[in-house]
Amino acid sequence: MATIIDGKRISSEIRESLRKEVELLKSQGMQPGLAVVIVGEDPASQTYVRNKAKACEDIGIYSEKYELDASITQHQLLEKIDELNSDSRIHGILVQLPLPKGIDEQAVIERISAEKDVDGFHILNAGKLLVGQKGFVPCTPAGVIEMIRRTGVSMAGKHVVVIGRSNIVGKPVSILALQENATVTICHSKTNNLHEMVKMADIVIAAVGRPQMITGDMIKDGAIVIDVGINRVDGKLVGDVNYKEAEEKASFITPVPGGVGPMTITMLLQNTVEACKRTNNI
Ligand SMILES: Nc1nc2c(c(=O)[nH]1)N[C@@H](CN(C=O)c1ccc(C(=O)N[C@@H](CCC(=O)O)C(=O)O)cc1)CN2
Ligand SMILES: [Mg+2]
Repeated sequence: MATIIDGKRISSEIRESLRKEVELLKSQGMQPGLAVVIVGEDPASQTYVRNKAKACEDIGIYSEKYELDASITQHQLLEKIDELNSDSRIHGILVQLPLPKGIDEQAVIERISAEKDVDGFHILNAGKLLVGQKGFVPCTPAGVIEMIRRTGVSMAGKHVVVIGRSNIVGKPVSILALQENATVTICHSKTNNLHEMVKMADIVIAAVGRPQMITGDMIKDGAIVIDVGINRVDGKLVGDVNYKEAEEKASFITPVPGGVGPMTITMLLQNTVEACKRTNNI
């Protein structure tokens, strides 16, 4: 039976220490500030944005939320970003994804000043991650690595198999695992023998967006299983991993909900505090 890696508990520990850091910054006249921009009315996105604003409030980060109508033009959205780029109260800007059809997501992300890109999606931050320079690391991948670190198991020399190759999760988490000296295999929809690939993994990171596609028979005994998937099936949240089956095999496993999800928001808070510190040369 696996040990659960509790994203909520780890998150509250990190948030507690961020709260103290924010208090100290505020006492020196520096309050970290985050602007959250959402376009349209996707209910899941609305929940995430609400949770981000609440998490900021809980630890003392100043936040502004912009809820823009789905009919907004790309030009208008870019103007909003320009405004936030030059607002000195705002250290971090995030545009909730996905954006409505007709808006070029990459163009919007590139408009955010790289120093305020607390999502770590800007091409400059992606490049810095690739070459090992200090930038902003995307929140979900950063959360995944922190969760693995807290198992106490070193990633060095381990075989990490990532399922999924998105710019938001699969690619950056693979680079981060490589930086931890893991041997990394990236699998995707065109991978032959996915079953065999996953079976070789010491650490499985599932970020594919298909409910419960990683079954227990694919998991090597004692593997660490990180489930990044958040799928709604019949009104219930399920991950990309069949939890019931996988927990029989794994040494450590993340649940859904309550695993990687809360860590995403915690890493956003951490990046926002970091953005404020960098602006102030701390
Ligand atoms: N600009 C961004 N857009 C998106 C990101 C992102 O990091 N930046 N990631 C995802 C959505 N996301 C954050 O935005 C996110 C997803 C899930 C959770 C979370 O806490 N999930 C809970 C369940 C919540 C629920 O009931 O729905 C959990 O797993 O326990 C937080 C953030 C795509 N867009
Ligand atoms: Mg961004």
